[in-house]
Parts: sequence; structure tokens; C-alpha cells
Amino acid sequence: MTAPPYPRDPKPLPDALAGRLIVSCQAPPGDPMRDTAALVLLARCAQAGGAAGIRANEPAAVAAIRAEVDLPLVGLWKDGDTGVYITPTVRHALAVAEAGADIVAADATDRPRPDGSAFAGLVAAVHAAGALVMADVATHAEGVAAAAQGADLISTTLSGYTPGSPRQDGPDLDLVASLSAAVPVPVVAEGRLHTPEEAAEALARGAHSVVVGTAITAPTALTRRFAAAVAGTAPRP
Ligand SMILES: CC(=O)N[C@H](C=O)[C@@H](O)[C@H](O)[C@H](O)COP(=O)(O)O
Repeated sequence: MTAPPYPRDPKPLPDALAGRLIVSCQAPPGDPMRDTAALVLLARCAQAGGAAGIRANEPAAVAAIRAEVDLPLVGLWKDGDTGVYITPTVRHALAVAEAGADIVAADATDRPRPDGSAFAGLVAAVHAAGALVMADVATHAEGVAAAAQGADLISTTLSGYTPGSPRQDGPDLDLVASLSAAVPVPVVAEGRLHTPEEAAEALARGAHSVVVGTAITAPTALTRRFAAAVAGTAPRP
């Protein structure tokens, strides 16, 4: 498929993602996969495997994936790894939109933003740039507030990663279900979806789409899990 010229109209994109898989193609600092060409290959693999969308971090990776993969693209820009770090300011959000993201994902938790902006201001700026906003939240109240402030989609991304949200081993499907029943915009299940069965269950619990990262695109983290499981076991006789 040939990519249509960018920018394109993002409004139909939530419908294109309904009941489908978005693959998060990211790598943490210091990881061998943190390489733009490698991330593009991951995104191409995701497309070949049937993903309906891609989620990617940082303007350079967003632009490179935009150039090669014709799928709805959720872009973010992580700055640090504590506090509000997912697309923390309007400046970060506009850079991600400018790089070619159709949907800009940004922290919409109830914590203060480093530039002092309100989430509604970030939403307005991204809309003016022609993209949609995915609100990354940790709690039900944050999801409801983000929808009221104009977010186009709500994602459970940050459940388990803020002081106000207890960490579970698996995905927060109760939050998916409660938000899906409460907000008038699509709710995306994201975070610690380890298996295809959990992804399907998230849709059954009301999610509009699912985002899967680590279980598909993180060989270092996956290796670590296997290595830890076999470490210390007695050698076979
Ligand atoms: C909390 C946070 O910073 N989440 C990030 C958001 O973009 C990514 O590091 C995750 O990989 C992504 O949310 C997908 O989740 P999982 O890798 O668990 O499938």
C-alpha cells in the first residue's frame, strides 16, 4: 500500500482502530533496539503481522515510521522517566504532531505539568495542528476528566505507574471496563497486556482497541524474563 500524502484527515482514525491491535514500537534508553532503523523494522513487522496502528516515541522515530508504514500512528515524546514524562508539554506535543503522528499521546494524569499548562490547552494546540489526542491516564477519575477536556481517545497506559494507582502484574481490565462505561470516547487498553488472550479479554471488557508493547517488541525485556526463570535451576543430569 502506498502512503497517502501527509497530513491526512485524522478524524476517521478511531473507527479504523475499532476492535484492533496497536503495536507499541519503543525501546528504553540504553537498549540495543533504541535505534531508529530498528524501530522502523519493528513497525514494519507489526504491519505485516496485522496490526492496525503503531505507537512510537520521539519525533525522529515517529517521522521515520511515518515515511515507511502506512498505518494510523500514535506518537509521543518521553522526557525522563519520573513524574509527568509522556509528552509533558505543549512543545513536546506539537513536535510529535509535526513529525507526522496522527494521534498525539500525552500524560493526562492529575499531576502538574512541567510547563504549567492545563491538559485542555495541550488538546487545543494538538487539534489546531490537525492531529487527535490520546489521553494516557492512570485512574477512572483522570479518564473522565480527560474526556471532558476534549481528548479523542483515553488510554489506560499509566495505570500502575503513578502513586495513585496500584501496580498489578497484568493489565488493569477493571479500569478498562469502568472507563468504557463512563466516557463517550473510545477507551484503549494499554499496559502489561502479556498474552493474546488478555488482549481479547480487554476488548470483551469494553476496550475500543488494545496497545501491546513489551510482549511483541521488546526482546531484551522478554529475554530477561526467560533468563530469570531459568536462573538457579539445577542443570539437567
Ligand atoms: C508506562 C509507560 O511509560 N508506558 C509507555 C508508553 O508509551 C511504554 O513504555 C509501554 O511500553 C507502552 O505503554 C505499552 O505497554 P506494555 O509495554 O506494557 O505493553
